[in-house]
Amino acid sequence: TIPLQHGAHRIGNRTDADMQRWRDLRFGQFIHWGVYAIPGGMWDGKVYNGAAEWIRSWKEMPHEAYDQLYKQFNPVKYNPADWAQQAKNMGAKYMIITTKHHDGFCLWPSKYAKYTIANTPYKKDILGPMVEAYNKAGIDAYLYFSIIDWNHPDWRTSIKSPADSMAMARFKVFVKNQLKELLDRYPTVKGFWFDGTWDESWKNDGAFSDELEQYLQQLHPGLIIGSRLRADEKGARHFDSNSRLMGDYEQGWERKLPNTIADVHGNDWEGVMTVPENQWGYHQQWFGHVKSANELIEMLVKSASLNGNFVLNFGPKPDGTFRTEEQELMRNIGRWMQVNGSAVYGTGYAGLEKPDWGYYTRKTGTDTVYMVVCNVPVNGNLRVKLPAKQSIAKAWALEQPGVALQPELVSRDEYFIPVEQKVYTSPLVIVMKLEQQQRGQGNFEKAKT
Ligand SMILES: C[C@@H]1N[C@@H](c2nc3ccccc3[nH]2)[C@H](O)[C@@H]1O
Repeated sequence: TIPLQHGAHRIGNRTDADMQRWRDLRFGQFIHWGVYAIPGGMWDGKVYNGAAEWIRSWKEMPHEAYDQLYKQFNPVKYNPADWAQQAKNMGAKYMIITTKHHDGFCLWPSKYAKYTIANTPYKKDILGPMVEAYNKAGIDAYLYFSIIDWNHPDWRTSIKSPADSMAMARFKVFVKNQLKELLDRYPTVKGFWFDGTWDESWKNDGAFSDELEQYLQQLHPGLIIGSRLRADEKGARHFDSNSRLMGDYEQGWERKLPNTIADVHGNDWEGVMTVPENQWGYHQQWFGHVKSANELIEMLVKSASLNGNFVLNFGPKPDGTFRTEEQELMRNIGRWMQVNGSAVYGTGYAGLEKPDWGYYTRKTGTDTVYMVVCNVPVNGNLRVKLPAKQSIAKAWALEQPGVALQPELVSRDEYFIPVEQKVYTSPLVIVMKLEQQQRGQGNFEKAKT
């Protein structure tokens, strides 16, 4: 291995209670909200085809025009208790809020910047009431923080001169000050979700990202910080130059998910997902494919089945309300989670071969395995292949705990569980209790040939 000063400091996953809590939560709500909600992906009658929160970088959007918009930010309908209730109904157990996106606008009255909510018509702190309302609803709060800050005069994408070095040195002090300020103001937050760390100025300063992570952990022990913050001293990100994960979980799964357990290399990980193809902030005209509740439920279950968390993104409107499509999604996902959430919360990889009909999740540390059926087989039977010497002690549909299903042993360690042929409007969940096989054969008699 290459000797590194600023590579991974830990081999393997965190085993403390804070991290186990994060794992058990499994389902989060991302919120991207800020000045970019005002144009909402449109300007001067034209539609921006990029991600709405990036509209300031669009050649059709003069920087001067964008940089005046904060003077109109006045979300008169903002009601964080209502947001928290909707998120709770959806079944989200944690929330990640953009404190400051790449444009540098701060949703809290930072004393280190002018480009903040304090200088808008709204004036009041957005974050405090949000963290409080979500925590009150039993939802943990995490803070998204962009290192890129297009508004700050000292931000540099690359260092090309001594003047750039001095500017960046000032910027790094500003970053440390703002992060400490956020921890002081919102002490119940459980972690940071860093973004905007791909530019050279940051990539080439692995020492600082390492020092910053340690500074934050020392300020607030137990914080959960993903792999997107750090670079090592050779510019490697997420995984150091010895291929070891830096940070507490792999944070590269943005709008994509792993497909097999091999893809996650034994690491904790989290996938973050947009409802449309690629919109995080509010866009007035969603175009392309908009994911359905069942698609998103499947992504959530797929993530848990591969030992990962799934965070679904919402982009509130400038008036402080969620668009109707997003409210509808929260209701529809929530209806399924109310009944089937136990197949997600506190679960992980089941250690079984991936079936065609859907996903297995295992209640962590137990013999309870959930079968989440997304593709009902035409032959009416769910094939269950178990590792050698394991058998199904009992099985039942989650919604009918009293009705024992009769798995048929079709070959060694392989069963058919019959599934009712009907119209399914959402994934079906079956619960299995596994056990080590008694001497001889499985619990269920081999079908008489
Ligand atoms: C979580 C997501 N990360 C930001 C982002 N900016 C990018 C620029 C290039 C490639 C990927 C990006 N993701 C998006 O604006 C959103 O905040």
